[in-house]
Amino acid sequence: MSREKAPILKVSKLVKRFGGFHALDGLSFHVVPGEILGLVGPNGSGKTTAINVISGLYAPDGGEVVFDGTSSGGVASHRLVHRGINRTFQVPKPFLSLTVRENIQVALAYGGATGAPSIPELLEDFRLKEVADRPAADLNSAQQKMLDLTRALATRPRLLLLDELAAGLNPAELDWIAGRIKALASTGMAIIVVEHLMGFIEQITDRVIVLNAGKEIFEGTLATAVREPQVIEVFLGGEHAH
Ligand SMILES: Nc1ncnc2c1ncn2[C@@H]1O[C@H](COP(=O)(O)OP(=O)(O)OP(=O)(O)O)[C@@H](O)[C@H]1O
Repeated sequence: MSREKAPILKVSKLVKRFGGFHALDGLSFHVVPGEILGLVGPNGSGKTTAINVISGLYAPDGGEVVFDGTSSGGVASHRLVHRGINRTFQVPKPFLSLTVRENIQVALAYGGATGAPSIPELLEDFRLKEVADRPAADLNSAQQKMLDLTRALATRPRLLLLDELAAGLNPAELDWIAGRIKALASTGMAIIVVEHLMGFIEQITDRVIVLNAGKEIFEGTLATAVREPQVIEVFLGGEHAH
């Protein structure tokens, strides 16, 4: 059903170079409101770079990013946050000396979004109530990831980019966070998930894009992807055969 909606994000022929190396080499895809799209691919295939360009951390060297009908490639992260794009980081960087509550307060103030979730709601929904008044430095890595997510959600994004949020979570935590992510998508939020855990990707995504060397090599469901010879070759040939 979500596939019938107009895309909120369209990425066309995106190029990102580091020196002479093409981390993204003509990547195109779209995501619609309420959809959870997985970006998968072997190490170094360009997943995080895609997130970094879409979230404004890097300017693209070619191609186009269109968010909500407006070109957004090369627009700075803080401006994109106010337009409705936010993200989490593989390695979260909260204000370590501030409490969890204060970290969320900063994000709420920064976002200034009407209709943003409240601090008690965020603390409750992401299991941070018990540690609300502890400095972020005291949190374990799963809690730091949850704080990073609440920080992004406090700005009320319409497009949320999750970069390896699930890494390091135990199976029970994975099930729980999968439910939370699906609940966010059911509110109409578009979500792009970069993740190596295929079971988790299968559980939450509507569709995946498989990347290799900065290009899309497959688009469709994960169940179909794992039967594609080219996808199998990239994962098994590239990562495990040597
Ligand atoms: N800031 C940078 N400077 C130079 N090279 C970079 C930079 N960021 C990424 N790269 C290179 O671009 C390629 C793509 O990296 P990227 O982090 O996007 O891959 P990835 O698919 O997210 O990998 P992983 O699954 O290991 O996180 C890699 O070869 C990486 O070394």
